[in-house]
This record gives sequence, C-alpha cells and structure tokens, in this order.
Amino acid sequence: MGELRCRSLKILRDDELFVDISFVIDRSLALVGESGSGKSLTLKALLGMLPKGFRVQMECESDFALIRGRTLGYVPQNPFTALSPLTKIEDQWIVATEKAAHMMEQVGLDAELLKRFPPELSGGQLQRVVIAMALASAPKLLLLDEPTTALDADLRTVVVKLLLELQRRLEFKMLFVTHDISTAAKLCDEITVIRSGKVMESGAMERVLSHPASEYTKALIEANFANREFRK
Ligand SMILES: Nc1ncnc2c1ncn2[C@@H]1O[C@H](COP(=O)(O)OP(=O)(O)OP(=O)(O)O)[C@@H](O)[C@H]1O
Repeated sequence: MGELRCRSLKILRDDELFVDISFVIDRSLALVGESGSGKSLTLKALLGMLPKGFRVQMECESDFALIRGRTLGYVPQNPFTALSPLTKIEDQWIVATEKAAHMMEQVGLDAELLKRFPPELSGGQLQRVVIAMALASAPKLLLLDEPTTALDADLRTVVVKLLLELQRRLEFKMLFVTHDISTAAKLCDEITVIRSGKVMESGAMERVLSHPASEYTKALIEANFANREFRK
C-alpha cells in the first residue's frame, strides 16, 4: 500500500484560515500540537465531519479513496463517551456487524462482552471495543484522536502495544493526533508538529525528538517529558 500524501489541506470558515498544512502518511504519522492547533479539525476534515460553516480544500493523493467507515476508521478521544451507556455494545456495532465477535477476539476481549452495556466495562476494555469497531471495516487508515489521554499510564502502554500489534497483523496506516509526544513516539515512525494550523517541522520521529529544528518543537518536547519516566 502506497503512502497518503496531502500536499495541501486547508480548513476555512468564511475567509478565516484555521488550518493550512501538508503531510505524508507512510506507515504511521503523529500530528502533534498544543490545544487549539487544529488537530481535531484536520481529522474531521479527512472524515468529512467538519462542523457547520467550515470547509476544506484538500489536495491529497493515495491509492485508496477516503471514506469514513470503509477505508477510514476512527477512534475518538474518550472511550467513556464514545458509546451510548444505555445501549448494549452489540446494538451499537454499525459497520461489519458479522465481524463483531471476531474483532472482539482480535483486540483480546471475550465476545460475550458484546452483550453488555458500556458502563459494565472498564476504561481499557471500552477502548479496545472502540478500536475493534474502528477496524471492523478493514480500513486502510486508522485515525486516532488522542485515544489514550483518558487512560492512566499503564493502560496507555497497553493500548499502544495493542495498536502496534494490530497494525502488524492487519496492515493499516495510522494518523495519531495528540499533544502527548511520549505516546506518539512509542506509536509512530514519523511526526508533524503543528502550531496555530501551520506546520512547524516534520520528519522521522527519532530525528525530530533528538534534534528538533525549531525552538517551538524543543519547548514542546521539554514540556512533555518533564516529570516523565520516558527517555529510558
Ligand atoms: N466548532 C467550532 N467552531 C468554532 N471554532 C472551532 C470549532 N472547532 C474548532 N474551532 C477552532 O479551531 C481551532 C482548532 O481547533 P481544534 O479543535 O482542531 O484544535 P486541537 O488541536 O484539536 O485542540 P485540542 O488538543 O484541545 O483538542 C481552534 O482555534 C478552535 O477554537
């Protein structure tokens, strides 16, 4: 599968330009930036889910079309709010329902959990359910919106390991949107740093983390790794 190359992705509302970036996703790209930098808008633009009043101008090339629920899987930010608490999980499974039990097993869950209501599952289990749902249509690209920030550090590590293992098995690309550089570093090969809707720098994860080209990236890395056990 070839790369997804977005030479230009612009998001506007009236004449105001919110996002104006370019990026390439080969295997896995982390789009990193502070709150309000335009990460969620970018994901929503790719998914065709921009809020009312916003429009996108996109020049992207890939050997697959971008279709939500088919070639694009989406893992939202918070597993606790992603599903309705009052409906059994099996009744919230919309795409590829025949694969629900199989996908639950793929993410290491007992298919019996499909019969439960979301509040009867732990945060980690819920996150796995949401990932299983997103992968049920065998997407070419999985879009992840800070999927681990609502989880504690141990669970975050488990989810990252699971995603890497699933990627090896199922061969999808990942676009991981986050302000958490340490998790991004564990999950992605490459990184694009954005600020106020503009690219500050991009490149191989290791290179950018060890030799950031911009002061902004340097500060972001330092803030991120302060009080962390990472870099061991
Ligand atoms: N529905 C909306 N209406 C008006 N402005 C919006 C809307 N959604 C986003 N914005 C604005 O667009 C900019 C980018 O927002 P976006 O949600 O993409 O940021 P983000 O990088 O995902 O932030 P966070 O990490 O806090 O989720 C911000 O200035 C935000 O205020």
